[in-house]
Parts: sequence; C-alpha cells; structure tokens
Amino acid sequence: MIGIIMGSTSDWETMKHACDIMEELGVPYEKRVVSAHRTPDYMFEYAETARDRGIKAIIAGAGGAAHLPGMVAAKTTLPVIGVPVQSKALNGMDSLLSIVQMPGGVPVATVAIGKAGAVNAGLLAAQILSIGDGALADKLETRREELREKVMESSDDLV
Ligand SMILES: Nc1c(C(=O)O)ncn1[C@@H]1O[C@H](COP(=O)(O)O)[C@@H](O)[C@H]1O
Repeated sequence: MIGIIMGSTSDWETMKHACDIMEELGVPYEKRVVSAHRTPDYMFEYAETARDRGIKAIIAGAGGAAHLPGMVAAKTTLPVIGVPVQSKALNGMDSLLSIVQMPGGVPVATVAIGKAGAVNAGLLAAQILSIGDGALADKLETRREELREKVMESSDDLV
C-alpha cells in the first residue's frame, strides 16, 4: 500500500494525479491531509507507524514552506517522494527548494513542480513496488509502450 499525504486540501488538485496513477495501476493506497506545521503530532504518528501498517512508500505533497516531505522522511526509513505543489506567490519555487535540499542522511526523492510531478511520484512509487511484483512491472511496461506509441504517432499531427 502507498501512503499519499498532503499539507492541505488545497493541494488535492495536484495530488489527485498521484492517486489517479494508483487507480490506473490497481495499487492500493490511502490519502490523508497531514501537516508538519498544523498537525505536527499526527505527522509524527503517521510517519512512525507507516511501516507497521503496511505502507511501502510515502508520497508527500506540500506547497510554500513545504516541510512535510522532509519531516516525514526524518521519522521513517520508508522511501519518501516529495511533490512540490505550485504556490501562488512564488509559483512553486519555494515548495521545490523547501523539499529538494535535504541534508545528507535523510533522503527525499523530489519530483517536478505540480501535476507532472504528482504523476511521476505515482509512477515512481509503483516502480518501487514493482521490484517485488511482476504483475505490476508488466503494467508499467505496457504503460511505457503505450506512451512510446503515442509519441511515435504524434509526428502525424505536425501539419
Ligand atoms: N507546506 C505545508 C505544510 C507542511 O509542510 O507541513 N502544511 C501545509 N502546507 C501548505 O500550505 C499551503 C497552503 O495551505 P492552505 O491552502 O490550507 O492555506 C498548502 O500548499 C499546504 O501544502
């Protein structure tokens, strides 16, 4: 199971794209609002209990002072994938820089700002799971092949 968390319901517009990937690939997941700033004790509990609850990787999205992915990573040794949500004031540069510059020893796999990042976070989590799941690996291969075919055919649109 994959844990998908976000700092606020206002991140849902972005983070739903990670959930869509889970649905598409048939990967079980849970989605929760968890905030390092607003619900610090719950964030600790979530991160500390995640492995024992069967979570295999955590996707954490946040915007602005996006400390959630890093703080969750500080409290678990599960893989944490950070999604920088596009902020209004600074277009997500603040989110990106808050997530990506982790100190040595506590990694967060940071993806791109916004929707593409959320999609890739979902795919990366699935790819991690696919190490021990051949059926999921096959689904990921099929998805790649479809993408390749779509791009090959897209040359015809250049009129
Ligand atoms: N960056 C964080 C954290 C955190 O890092 O723990 N908690 C909430 N937030 C972010 O605040 C932004 C504005 O939130 P509101 O829309 O609720 O005011 C959101 O993008 C959220 O991720």
